This record gives sequence, structure tokens and C-alpha cells, in this order.
Amino acid sequence: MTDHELAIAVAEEAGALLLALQRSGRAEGRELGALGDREANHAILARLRAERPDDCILSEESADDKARCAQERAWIVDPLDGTREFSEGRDDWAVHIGLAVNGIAEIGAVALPGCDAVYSSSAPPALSPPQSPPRIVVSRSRPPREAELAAAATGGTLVPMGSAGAKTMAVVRGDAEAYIHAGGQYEWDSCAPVAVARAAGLHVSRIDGSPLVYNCLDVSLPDLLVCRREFAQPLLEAVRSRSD
Ligand SMILES: Nc1ncnc2c1ncn2[C@@H]1O[C@H](COP(=O)(O)O)[C@@H](OP(=O)(O)O)[C@H]1O
Ligand SMILES: [Mg+2]
Repeated sequence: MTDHELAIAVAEEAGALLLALQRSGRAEGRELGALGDREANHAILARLRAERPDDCILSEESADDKARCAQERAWIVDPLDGTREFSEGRDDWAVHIGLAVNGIAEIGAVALPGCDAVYSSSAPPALSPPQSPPRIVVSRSRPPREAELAAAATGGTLVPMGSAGAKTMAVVRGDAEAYIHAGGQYEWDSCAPVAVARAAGLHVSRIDGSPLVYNCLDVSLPDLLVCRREFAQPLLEAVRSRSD
């Protein structure tokens, strides 16, 4: 099984488990979210450890073994991204299985079980012509000021949505032209989605235009821009105007 095949299989397996849990009535609200985080994490770690015993794993839901930083390869996983939306019974949540190689998000699978979809860096969908002005997806609960500036500068509209994976896949799919986040996030929130976005030919960077680097000692990765290449320059300029 290749790394790509493994990432897809693990994302699908955890996604099916989570969808069944969400529909089961076993728990609701915060309790449902906590159960989902824990059970998906357990399934993902068991499978990755069995199939890739020599690789390190960084997961949102497990203690971080910093020995990973000395390794070329690290699996970076978010068992349930968009926990809030999952626990509200919505569809905008995701499972992220990413593999960073030498700090770069090389391989990723993002499952959107509520939409019956799995995206992979091995076969991203072809991009259709972008709409203009751009549709910019942002956090439902924490839309950043930088995105408002970017929308104002480009005449674009903000589209609130949960989950970093769901938002990035909206750009990959062509339902939006950009995803802007600022103010806080971690490596697991973006590694797998960014691997898929890179493979699809999208622009991916921090909001100052610098590269997104993974498998770092400090796992904070507080902002990002994923967008159609046509919009990268105007969006980066608009976001930079905040710090001028
Ligand atoms: N300011 C912040 N600080 C830390 N994490 C943040 C954050 N804003 C968003 N995130 C995380 O990024 C993911 C997507 O958030 P959003 O839906 O608001 O865009 C969520 O991951 P989890 O659901 O895995 O916790 C959320 O916790
Ligand atoms: Mg997350």
C-alpha cells in the first residue's frame, strides 16, 4: 500500500466511524464532539502504527513526541476538524490525514463524510475557471479581519463555513476562490488540506506570503492563504495592508 493509498484508507475509515457516531444518538453537543475526537483518533493511530511502524505521528488528540522533529517523515493528523460543526449535526467537518516530508505537506487525504467525499493529493479534481470577484471562505465562529480587508480590496464576498479541511476543499472543488485564516491554528488543521491544495495547483502560503512549514517544534501555524493563483497577489497585498 502506498502512502497515498494509506492516507485515503485511514481517512475513509475514521470518516465512516464518525458519521455513524454522529447519526447514532449515543451522545450530543460537546459530549458528541469529545467522543468523536477520541474514537477517531484511536482508529487512526492504530492503523498508522500498524502500517508504518517506523514513522512518527503528530495528532491533535495525542501527546506530542518531539522526537518527530528529527525525522524526515511525520504523519500529521486531525481526527475531527470542525468538532463544533460535527457536534451540531452539520456537514462541514473533516478527517485530515497528512504526511509532511522535510517540512513540506507532501501527501494528504481529507474526508468530508457528511458530503460523501474524499479528496487526495494523488488525484485532485481539475480546476475550472475561477469566478471573479472571489468567494472567500472563512471561519464561521472566528472570521478574521484580514479576510474582510481582502474582500473589500477585491470586491469579493465572505462565505462562512466550519472546518479548515472543508474550507480548503471548497476551493479545491471550485465552490470558492480563496480561504483566508488568521488568529490561531495548528499544523494538524492545515497539513492534509494543504497537501491536496498544492497537488491541485492552488497557491498555499502563510498570509505574509512565506511558506507553510510542518513538523516543527512549535506546532502553532496561526494563519494561511489557500487560493486560486490568479488571486494570490491581490489577496496578499490586501492582507498586508493590515500591518502597514
Ligand atoms: N484562533 C484559533 N486558535 C486555535 N485554533 C483555531 C483558531 N481558529 C480556528 N482554529 C481551529 O481551526 C479549525 C477550523 O476552525 P474554523 O471552523 O473556525 O475555521 C478548528 O479545528 P478543530 O475543530 O479540529 O478544533 C479550530 O479549532
Ligand atoms: Mg482542526
